[in-house]
Amino acid sequence: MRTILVTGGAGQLGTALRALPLPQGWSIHAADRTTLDLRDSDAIGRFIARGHHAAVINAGAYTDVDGAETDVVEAWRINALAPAALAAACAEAGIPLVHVSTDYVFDGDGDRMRQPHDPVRPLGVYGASKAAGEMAVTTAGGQHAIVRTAWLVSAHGHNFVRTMLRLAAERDSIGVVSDQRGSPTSAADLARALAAIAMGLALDPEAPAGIYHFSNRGAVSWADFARVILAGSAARGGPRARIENIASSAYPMRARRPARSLLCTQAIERDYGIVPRPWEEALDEILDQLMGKKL
Ligand SMILES: NC(=O)C1=CN([C@@H]2O[C@H](COP(=O)(O)OP(=O)(O)OC[C@H]3O[C@@H](n4cnc5c(N)ncnc54)[C@H](OP(=O)(O)O)[C@@H]3O)[C@@H](O)[C@H]2O)C=CC1
Ligand SMILES: Cc1cn([C@H]2C[C@H](O)[C@@H](COP(=O)(O)OP(=O)(O)O[C@H]3O[C@@H](C)C(=O)[C@@H](O)[C@H]3O)O2)c(=O)[nH]c1=O
Repeated sequence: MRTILVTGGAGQLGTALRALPLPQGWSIHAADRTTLDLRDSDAIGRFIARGHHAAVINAGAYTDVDGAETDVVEAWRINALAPAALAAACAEAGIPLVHVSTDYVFDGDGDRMRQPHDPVRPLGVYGASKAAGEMAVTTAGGQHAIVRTAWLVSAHGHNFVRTMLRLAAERDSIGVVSDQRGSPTSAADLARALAAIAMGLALDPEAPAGIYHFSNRGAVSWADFARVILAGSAARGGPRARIENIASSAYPMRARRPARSLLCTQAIERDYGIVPRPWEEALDEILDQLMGKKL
């Protein structure tokens, strides 16, 4: 049996990875913070040295974008130092590391889709710590893929779909920012892509590697995304609420966010044949899981 170690196994993406059907002969070994604390570099080294895993997917991260602005050391330990330790340990063990990163490494200025090798320019501590993690993985010298994604959503964990459904059950109207656009992305779709890359790298040392982008297809503002979520909710007999457009400046946020988070996915399509589906389709599936099929 070939095993893929998944760090951050209790998180949103970790949950999606644990739920994946894998080809025969493959399994996931999910480690949460009680099994593997990503703040402990020595423990990471030991865990990987004795684990005999075929590959590692790093789904662990500090993801509180506003919290990172004041919790800088913690964000840096988990998002930058832990990937460095993971990459060093994987290089030493001779196994590939698939590391997950974010659209927030970019500033989101202009309408241009970001290519994997575009220069990064994070606007906040979360994005900066994730950019440092990418750099550490790149320079460790082992076989690796860095997969940047955006706006992750699913039926589990902390995400915008679940937040909007909760707020709609409590209020008649919700103010949502309309001046940030991006591509909502299913954690399940991302999980499938990450597993395919991890297995590809584990089976073939010459398999394509480097930086990739994966998000579902299409772009939308948070406000319009909220409208589609709540239309889907209403159609399934769930909570409904009015969405009011607001400017980012009117919503209390410590960290600045990119105005346009558009990731070009051509490289992952070309190298791995992974073609993202439209975000609307992925959202329908999530709403079905959360509240059943449309009435
Ligand atoms: N969520 C999003 O919208 C996006 C996420 N990403 C990236 O995708 C990846 C997965 O994100 P997602 O699953 O949504 O995030 P979550 O916050 O749901 O999951 C992150 C996991 O990391 C774990 N973790 C945090 N600190 C430690 C630690 N010291 N030791 C061990 N585990 C720890 C958390 O554990 P615990 O729950 O115990 O704190 C949690 O289970 C991350 O790399 C993130 O940067 C990229 C773009 C968008
Ligand atoms: C709950 C709420 C949020 N918002 C805004 C705040 C923010 O700009 C946007 C989305 O809210 P979130 O809290 O989900 O945003 P945020 O934490 O910035 O989401 C990000 O998470 C990290 C981990 C990433 O890597 C990113 O790709 C992105 O998904 O909606 C409203 O305008 N009204 C609301 O009622």
